[in-house]
Amino acid sequence: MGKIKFDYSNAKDFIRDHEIDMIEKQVSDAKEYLLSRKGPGNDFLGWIDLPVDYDKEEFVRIKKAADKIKSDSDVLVVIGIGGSYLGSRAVIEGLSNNFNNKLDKEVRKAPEVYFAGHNISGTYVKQLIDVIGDRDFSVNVISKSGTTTEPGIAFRIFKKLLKDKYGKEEANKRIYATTDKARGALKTLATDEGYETFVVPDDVGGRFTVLTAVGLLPIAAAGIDIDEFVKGFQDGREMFLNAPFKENPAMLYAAIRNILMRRGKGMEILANYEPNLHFISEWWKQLYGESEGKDGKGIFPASVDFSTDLHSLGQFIQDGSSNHFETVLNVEEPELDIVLEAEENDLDGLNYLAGKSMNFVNQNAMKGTILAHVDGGVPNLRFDIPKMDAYHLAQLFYTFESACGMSGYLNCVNPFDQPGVEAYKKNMFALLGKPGFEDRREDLLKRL
Ligand SMILES: O=P(O)(O)OC[C@H]1O[C@H](O)[C@H](O)[C@@H](O)[C@@H]1O
Repeated sequence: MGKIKFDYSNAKDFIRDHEIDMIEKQVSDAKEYLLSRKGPGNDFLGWIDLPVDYDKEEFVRIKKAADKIKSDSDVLVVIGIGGSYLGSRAVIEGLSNNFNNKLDKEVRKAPEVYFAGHNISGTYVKQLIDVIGDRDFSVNVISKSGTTTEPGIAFRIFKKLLKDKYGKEEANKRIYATTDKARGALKTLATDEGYETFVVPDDVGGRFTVLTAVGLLPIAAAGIDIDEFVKGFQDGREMFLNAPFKENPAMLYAAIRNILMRRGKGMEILANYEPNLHFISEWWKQLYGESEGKDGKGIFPASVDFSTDLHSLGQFIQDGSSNHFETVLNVEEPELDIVLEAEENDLDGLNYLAGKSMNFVNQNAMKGTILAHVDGGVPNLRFDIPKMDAYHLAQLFYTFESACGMSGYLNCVNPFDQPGVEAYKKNMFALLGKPGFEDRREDLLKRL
């Protein structure tokens, strides 16, 4: 099995050697802060050892629950938002057929998986209810705090749907709750109703939970091998802990992106060339956005899907204001391929590609784009991922998580809190008339 690699050769022209030499010590210190648990946010470092220190008994229960869902449900509705949503969606969409929910159940060997509770759209929920129709379904409701509004609203609706369809007793057997082990409204409800529950560990923040039941239950229910996923996390951790700086993808990535930021590159654009990586970028955006964007500092994490967005944002990346760098996710061996054929009259002029495969064309689109962007003043970083499978994806996830922890410390912020997220929530509660927010409501109404 291969290892993911980090390549910054296309950023070298933008960086001096002594910058790398000098930041090496800072990155090593940041790593030491994480491992010695002496930095800010040190009560949220459970993710570091999670790959070897996970709850083995719960892991078995997750597999059993996934098997039950596979056997008794045509559809699984996964309810959650932020860190209670993006990891599982990234893995499921990253490793499944692009048209997964359209396949025959026999081919997919797993239920259709839909996500809810990550928006407040009545249209979305109504349409999802229609898609489920009269088919059998189960719900995995996920919330670390157990009090988040979006999943709370969605859960009310799907819980009622289950109850109306199956009656209370059977409905309760089709609800799987993943939440805090002791606190929160969801935990209380789960205990009262007897739902099967899974735990979000106290010391793992939402955006670092993909290897807990938060990610693992939906991922396993979607038919993905979670043993391989754990193995990839373990090997990602080994690399982070033991590889020397120059061969350590997490340390190098943290180093280079911070050198670039200090040079005024305040935005990082994560680019992929495979459509089913889209949600990996969404997961990465929460990880870096919530971890680093605070105290008036941070790199803004943006993402693009290429070659699609080369025909929209490509112009700006190449030629617009130059405050960004690009990080490419390069899948070395995509799962499938298709060879192009010659046509008798070559009206579209594409016969020169006959005998070449789409992956070959895509690879060259990537190589050409990287060089064009470098020429346009955009430093390019690249992660080479040998294959898109649970093992390699997990390595990438751990690398991003550990780099994120170090990167936050390099920039002297606490990477493990997210105080800024509360502001919109307070305003929303006030405007909705939630008890306790009366004064704020009055102030806001005057401004509307
Ligand atoms: O799992 P929950 O407690 O429902 O939280 C879901 C998400 O909501 C928040 O507002 C936080 O900013 C995120 O970090 C979190 O992942």
